[in-house]
Amino acid sequence: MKVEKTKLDGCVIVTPPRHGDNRGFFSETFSTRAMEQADLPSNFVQDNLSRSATKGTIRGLHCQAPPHAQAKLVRCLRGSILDVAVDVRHGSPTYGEWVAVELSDENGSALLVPTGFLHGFVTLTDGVDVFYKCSDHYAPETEMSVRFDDPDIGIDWGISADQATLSGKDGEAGSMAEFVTPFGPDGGPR
Ligand SMILES: Cc1cn([C@H]2C[C@H](O)[C@@H](COP(=O)(O)OP(=O)(O)O[C@H]3O[C@@H](C)C(=O)[C@@H](O)[C@H]3O)O2)c(=O)[nH]c1=O
Repeated sequence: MKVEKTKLDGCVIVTPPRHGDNRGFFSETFSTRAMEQADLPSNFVQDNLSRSATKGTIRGLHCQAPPHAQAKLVRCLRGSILDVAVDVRHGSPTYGEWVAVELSDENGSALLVPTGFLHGFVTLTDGVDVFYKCSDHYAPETEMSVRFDDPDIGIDWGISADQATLSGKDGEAGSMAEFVTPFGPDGGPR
């Protein structure tokens, strides 16, 4: 399994090998053994699948606060996305900084988004299936969000805000300035 660092500590791109033959390929998309060997978390308890119909759909920026904080291992099984993680660990030298990684059915890569990050993505194609593992269960009472187009974060989504397809909830999310992070410098509770 290939592991590539990003500029945000703990946020890494993992790409499992694909064994190609005359039929197609075979790939172990998740293995606790491979994750442990790479010193990465493997304690995932929930799998999510979201389908987005059209290019330019944005979901995010979301997290769950402790005690239900979620690390996420995100991959795109159909189409492609730009997957985004924003460091919101209080006291982190990269607080407020973001990374964006293209994930697709072609590249087979996954982004590990640790606890202490906001997460979101934009679809780069029509008909996108995003499949991700979470290290804690859904706990809607702990959900937090920040506007995807917050100017203090300044994510380049590749489309303008008025072109984006959003949920009603994401359209009403608050600003980064109002966001009081519940995460300490190690992504645990503050
Ligand atoms: C996130 C989630 C939602 N739901 C339900 C609630 C609601 O009826 C419906 C759609 O929920 P949402 O609008 O919150 O879905 P969505 O906007 O896709 O939310 C997701 O966005 C990405 C970026 C993430 O990082 C995820 O953690 C999650 O927050 O699904 C669950 O049953 N379990 C879950 O784990």
